[in-house]
Amino acid sequence: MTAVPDVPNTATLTISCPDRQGIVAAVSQFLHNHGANIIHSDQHSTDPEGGTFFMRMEFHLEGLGRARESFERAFAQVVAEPLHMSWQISYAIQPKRMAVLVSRYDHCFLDLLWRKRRGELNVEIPLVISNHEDLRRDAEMFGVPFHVVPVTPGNKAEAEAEQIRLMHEAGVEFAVLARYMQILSGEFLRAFGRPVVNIHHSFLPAFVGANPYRAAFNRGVKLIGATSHYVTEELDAGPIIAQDVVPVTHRETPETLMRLGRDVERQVLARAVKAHVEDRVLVHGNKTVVF
Ligand SMILES: Nc1nc2c(c(=O)[nH]1)N[C@@H](CN(C=O)c1ccc(C(=O)N[C@@H](CCC(=O)O)C(=O)O)cc1)CN2
Repeated sequence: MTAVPDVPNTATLTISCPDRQGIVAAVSQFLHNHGANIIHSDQHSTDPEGGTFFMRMEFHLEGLGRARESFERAFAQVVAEPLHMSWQISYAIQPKRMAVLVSRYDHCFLDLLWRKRRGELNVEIPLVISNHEDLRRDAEMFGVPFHVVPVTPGNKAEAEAEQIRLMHEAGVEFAVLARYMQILSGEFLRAFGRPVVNIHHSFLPAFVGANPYRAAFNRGVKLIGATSHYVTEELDAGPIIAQDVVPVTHRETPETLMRLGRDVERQVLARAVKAHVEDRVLVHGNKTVVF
């Protein structure tokens, strides 16, 4: 019988709180007092004169795996509560459970599956949910269960309830919309209650909506781009995680723009998902701090 793998002795602590003097000292002292070794630290203040302070610390602590609850309880009492912190600790070896929602486009979807297989993304993918059958064989090639939940204007509430049931049943910790072409309702986002990461095929805030490449072509742009953001009820308006652009010329058509866009969409989504999975993204209002 294989030994139960020890819960890791490395962890990532992320914090946001009202900025004041002594936060780094208080956290570092607490970790030192508990025998931890800080192996990476990043911090940012939105305004030293009373803004919000963000910090991300990776640390190693022998035996942490068996002492998680007491360690977190002590941190809450000694540091977090006195400093009015919002905080979380993630444990390295626990891959985050990620659902992928797709429609008919395969490029971002296959890219995520390939990066997971290559070990570039520390995730488990317990299921893929689609509103079309098109990508079933692709999912099955990677051994990922594929669920089709058809969505129509008349069944959106029932379809979303089924999507949430499937994801909650699979213990999903966050979802990725890999060119999923349905607008998620506010009820869905509230009921799912976990982060949703989207890839929008334009350099937001330009060209929101379903057909940005046609709009870009009509505008005669010289750059196209992609934006990965957290999904909010307002379409394509959530906190931006990653973006990039590609130069284009007058010789492009909407179809060649889409072809050029596929590469930048894949790269931007992978960058955003990796940052989310590694707890490097902290949300502040409708913006992000990405360490
Ligand atoms: N609540 C949100 N839902 C979604 C977001 C978001 O930001 N907030 N992003 C979209 C992705 N997207 C652009 O990137 C997008 C997808 C679909 C549409 C749209 O108009 N869809 C129609 C149906 C289209 C179809 O059936 O093919 C609709 O839902 O009525 C606009 C933008 C994903 N969801």
